[in-house]
Amino acid sequence: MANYFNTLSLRNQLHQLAQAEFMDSSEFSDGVSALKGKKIVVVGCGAQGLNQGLNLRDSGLDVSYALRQEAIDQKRDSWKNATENNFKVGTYEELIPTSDLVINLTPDKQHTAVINAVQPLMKQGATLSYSHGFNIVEEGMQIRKDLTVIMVAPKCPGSEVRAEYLRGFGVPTLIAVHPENDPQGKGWAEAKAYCVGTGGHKAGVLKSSFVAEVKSDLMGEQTILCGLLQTGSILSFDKMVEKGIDAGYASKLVQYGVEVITEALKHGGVSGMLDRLSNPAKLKAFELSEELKDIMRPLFQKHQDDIISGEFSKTMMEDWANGDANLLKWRAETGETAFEKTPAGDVKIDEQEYFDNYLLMSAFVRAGVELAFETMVEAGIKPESAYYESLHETPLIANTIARKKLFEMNRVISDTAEYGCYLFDQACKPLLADFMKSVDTDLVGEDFNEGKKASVDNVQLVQVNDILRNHPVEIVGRKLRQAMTAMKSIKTV
Ligand SMILES: NC(=O)C1=CN([C@@H]2O[C@H](COP(=O)(O)OP(=O)(O)OC[C@H]3O[C@@H](n4cnc5c(N)ncnc54)[C@H](OP(=O)(O)O)[C@@H]3O)[C@@H](O)[C@H]2O)C=CC1
Ligand SMILES: CC(=O)[C@](C)(O)C(=O)O
Ligand SMILES: [Mg+2]
Ligand SMILES: [Mg+2]
Repeated sequence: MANYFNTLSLRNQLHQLAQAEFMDSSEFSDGVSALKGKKIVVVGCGAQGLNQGLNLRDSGLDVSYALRQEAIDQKRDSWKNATENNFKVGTYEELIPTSDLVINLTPDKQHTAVINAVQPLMKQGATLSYSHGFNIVEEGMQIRKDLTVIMVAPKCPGSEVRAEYLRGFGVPTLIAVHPENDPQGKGWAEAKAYCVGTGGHKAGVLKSSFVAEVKSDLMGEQTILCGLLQTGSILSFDKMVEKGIDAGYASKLVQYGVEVITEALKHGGVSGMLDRLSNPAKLKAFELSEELKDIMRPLFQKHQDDIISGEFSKTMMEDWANGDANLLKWRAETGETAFEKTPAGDVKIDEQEYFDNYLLMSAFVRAGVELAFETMVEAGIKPESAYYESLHETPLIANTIARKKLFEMNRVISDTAEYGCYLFDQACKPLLADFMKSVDTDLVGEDFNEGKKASVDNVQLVQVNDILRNHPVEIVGRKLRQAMTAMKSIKTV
């Protein structure tokens, strides 16, 4: 199999990368009707599988789970997830032949084997769906020509697909129809109905392509979403301990701080997040994030370049072939960091204190969101898509860190995202070594405002506010958030 993207002409590559049309809510007026009464079979019952299935069933659709025989025989977690939630569970042979829509929610590294097993059992004219296009785009999987191939890709972890749905909202979603597989022209109607079923239409849906989804999804997860949140958390914790801040306090500040800080980002963008700081602190966060952007820009560009060229997927697939040796090694190393091993202390930290005592994280987040956005847009990804992938999803990942630190984030995200997260983290830490030498406890661990004469240059403040508010991620963000009227606040501390 050849990398599909690399077989396309440059013109077609650019065309497919640029697919991301915001869909008006009127596009979803038919609700789930295109799938009503159809047999939906989800293959795999993990992070996305279970949570999407719960939403689809609550939306009135007929969902059951096809698991591999061993998982049923050994009553593995996937079997427990499905049966404890009263779903019908069966083998591929039992469920696939009568299914109208087969949703493949197994890990990306298993897709080729799973498709090879499932495809011969699928009935003529049925539909196959993915939530990430890696298998189609990077591995070049060819699907039988009578089958329709669609994608419904929620821009967040599976646990948050469920949590946002239960809050009455949803998560922004990219939908796509593979141009090589739409023989009956029903792909878009089914993708839209599926997306209504998961609640995605309440947050914003982009009519996209497999190519655009893959090349942006990989970038977001490797850099700002998972990679930089991991690097920033570890460096912040280590710095506080080095400077004598109580380890329990440091652990709590880092574990929950990222959630509190990025909750402001979700509602008000980068400027809304920095507005939570005093004016002197905001100017400091601006200055630090400018510096961080200069230091990290080449690394963000390298990740995007390697994703576009196929170099990233090639090296990750080598690790798959090698029994996930690197993934497992890096996972174990992350588990051994002092931050992971130090429980959050039993200390009260007020909501505002998270901003004032953790200025460094606001600087990391601004730098990472803007860099990821800028780099994706330079590579031909549409701003709407880059916004969901960098800014909107960051708080949804932060929610997982608040639950159980980096372990929980890396458990919930896909193996593909986890691999890319470690890759970035390893390269980023040494890059930031000099920068971190200059960081003291006023930036992380103690209140930045304390003991400082609060003098602000008015002209500079106006300029900084202008720069922040006129960044393209803010411009597109203000527009997209207007369509998020149902967005809920979450209780953070
Ligand atoms: N994690 C996330 O939040 C996100 C994931 N995605 C995408 O969703 C898809 C699913 O990822 P994710 O939910 O993380 O996956 P998980 O690792 O959480 O779930 C895997 C499921 O697949 C089953 N499985 C594993 N190997 C096989 C196999 N060889 N044959 C059949 N079933 C298998 C597992 O069950 P068992 O081993 O018991 O058989 C388990 O139920 C991926 O394409 C991913 O990129 C997209 C957005 C976010
Ligand atoms: C959670 C999500 O959207 C990711 C990061 O793309 C993934 O888990 O692959
Ligand atoms: Mg994603
Ligand atoms: Mg992903």
